[in-house]
Amino acid sequence: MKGNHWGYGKENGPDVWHKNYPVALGSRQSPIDIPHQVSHDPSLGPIVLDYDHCTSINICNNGHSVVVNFDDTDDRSVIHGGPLENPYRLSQFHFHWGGKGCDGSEHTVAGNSYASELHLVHWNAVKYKLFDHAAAAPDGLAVVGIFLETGDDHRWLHTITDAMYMVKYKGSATDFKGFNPKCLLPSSLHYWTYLGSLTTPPLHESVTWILLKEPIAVSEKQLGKFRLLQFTGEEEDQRLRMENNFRPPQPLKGRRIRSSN
Ligand SMILES: NS(=O)(=O)c1ccc(NCc2ccco2)c([N+](=O)[O-])c1
Ligand SMILES: [Zn+2]
Repeated sequence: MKGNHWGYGKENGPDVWHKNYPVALGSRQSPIDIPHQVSHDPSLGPIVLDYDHCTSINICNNGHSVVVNFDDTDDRSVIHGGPLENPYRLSQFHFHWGGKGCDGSEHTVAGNSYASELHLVHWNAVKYKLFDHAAAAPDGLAVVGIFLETGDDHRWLHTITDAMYMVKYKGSATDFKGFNPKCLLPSSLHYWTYLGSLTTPPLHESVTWILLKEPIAVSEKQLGKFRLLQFTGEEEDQRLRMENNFRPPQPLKGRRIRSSN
């Protein structure tokens, strides 16, 4: 693998990430498959998402996904409760998806994949001064994962898919203010939770995963707009369509997965 240019291709994909990121073979890697039987933990309270004052800043193409960034200089949008000891601050959200007609979620449920997976990334600003410090700490991040399945149009996803033509190429960004990701949540906040990692390099084992059981529906047409994005920059000769940007499930290695009610 040339330099650090990890990706999702044959030469630089998930199977060879361990060469530059040995933690890829670690004991708490993500994503994982969620089996049928998961222990229900009555002590697990509800997850609370306080996004009312959240401030999105921009939407960008970082060459791996499409990302909406938030102003996380104070506690204006946090999640707390559930398995979390502290409130965690919303930093960004992004997606993983498949190719035409094939699924692209990262986590799977009893071996089944969904069309796509949304990650709402939060960091423990109580214990850590900077996101990058939190991203390298075992209790540094909390990522809420939401499954997307194909069905009806999602009324609020349009604002995101409509902005995608502005961020087609790697390294592009555009203003994206006033978006509250609360509109992307399913009706139920029932979840599975386990200790894992970032699902892309540097694969830090710093994530408390909170996966919502109920998927949201998006249309094939909306998903198709994700695939108009490119992994490559405008100036590059290669035009690589951004799709199948997901890591497959990793070994559970004895970890416990808990289920809220
Ligand atoms: N698919 S994910 O939610 O696990 C994920 C993966 C990587 C990163 N970032 C890569 C990184 C972190 C520190 C230095 O570089 C993020 N994130 O930053 O939200 C999220
Ligand atoms: Zn992700």
